[in-house]
Amino acid sequence: MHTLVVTAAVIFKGDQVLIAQRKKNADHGLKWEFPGGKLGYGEEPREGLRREIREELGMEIEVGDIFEVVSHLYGERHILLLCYSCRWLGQAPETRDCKDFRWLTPEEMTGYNFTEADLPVVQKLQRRTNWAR
Ligand SMILES: Nc1nc2c([nH]c(=O)n2[C@H]2C[C@H](O)[C@@H](COP(=O)(O)OP(=O)(O)OP(=O)(O)O)O2)c(=O)[nH]1
Repeated sequence: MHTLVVTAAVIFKGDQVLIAQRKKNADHGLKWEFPGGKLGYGEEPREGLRREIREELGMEIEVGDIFEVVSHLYGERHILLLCYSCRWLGQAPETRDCKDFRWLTPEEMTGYNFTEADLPVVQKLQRRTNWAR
């Protein structure tokens, strides 16, 4: 038994955030997520996240502070999801290692089928939007 550490990017562009759809044959195929991936052994988390975003979407981002940390069990598989607030640097994403992507407001995320571990992150984004009104 061990814990898998996964980094994910909450990339803000105005009032929208980027979400990505997992490939059909991946774990949790076709679900939506915050783009990112598994942290390599000994890897610095922000550097790992920049690497994953390059691999998955072919773009550079600036990784800021932690937005949320989620501990989730998928059956016996434990993941620790480190979600960072990230700055979009103006490059268009490409579907390099994902099926699709969308820029959505937090409210629009309600209609998307996210991986379970991401639900607290979506809820936090939605609460934040409500406070801003
Ligand atoms: N990237 C990412 N993975 C997530 C999120 N939520 C969530 O449960 N996961 C899970 C799905 C996967 O089981 C695991 C991350 O694996 P991955 O397949 O994205 O990572 P990777 O690109 O390094 O994978 P690999 O194909 O190189 O093995 O964490 C999320 O918001 N983003």
